[in-house]
Amino acid sequence: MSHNMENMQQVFQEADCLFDEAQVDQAIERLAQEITAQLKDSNPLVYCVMTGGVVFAGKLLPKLRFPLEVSYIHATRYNNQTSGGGLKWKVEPAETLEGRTILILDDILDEGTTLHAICDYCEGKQPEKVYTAVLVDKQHERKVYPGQKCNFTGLEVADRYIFGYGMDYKGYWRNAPGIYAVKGL
Ligand SMILES: O=P(O)(O)OC[C@H]1O[C@H](OP(=O)(O)OP(=O)(O)O)[C@H](O)[C@@H]1O
Ligand code: HPA
Repeated sequence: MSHNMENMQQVFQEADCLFDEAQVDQAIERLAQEITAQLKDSNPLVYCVMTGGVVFAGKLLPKLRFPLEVSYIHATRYNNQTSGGGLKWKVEPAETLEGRTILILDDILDEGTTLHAICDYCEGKQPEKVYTAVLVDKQHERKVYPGQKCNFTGLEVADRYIFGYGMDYKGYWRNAPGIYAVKGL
């Protein structure tokens, strides 16, 4: 096994499990109910923010039992590092947003720059309304603006570097079956 693979095995073994698979799935079930109650008659256009949003979107979408359209956008600011830089668009929305109800799905609201910039972009295209849903909201005082929240939030996590359920540590462990905090971070 390469040194990097051994290191990644060790990261997983030493990590603290903050929420196990059953707890995360229960949070996603609750989110599905909240989103359904709010959006079921709005014909929403649902965007998965790649790459981190992919597991959350994959688990959530089959629980939304009403007509909707799905697409993806790709905006990144961490680039597999543990601290964020400026937001870079890799794939902008391909659809017409005007008059539509938009729901953005992402894995984590951390400093909030990513979702703030995505919402700003969408708002500029005259949608009916833009909603955001995240699996986790990291608790700290460094949000883009005080009190920044998503419309739908699955779980609140401590101010540590986390991975699993789509979130990566240096590009790895998006596949981890729970939400884990890296030892010492
Ligand atoms: O609230 P923020 O501080 O802006 O951080 C949250 C964003 O950071 C991660 O994306 P990243 O840029 O790492 O790309 P990824 O989805 O490919 O991991 C994550 O998926 C969110 O989109
Ligand atoms: O804690 C985090 N983990 C993984 N990806 C992230 N993107 C922003 N914060 C995080």
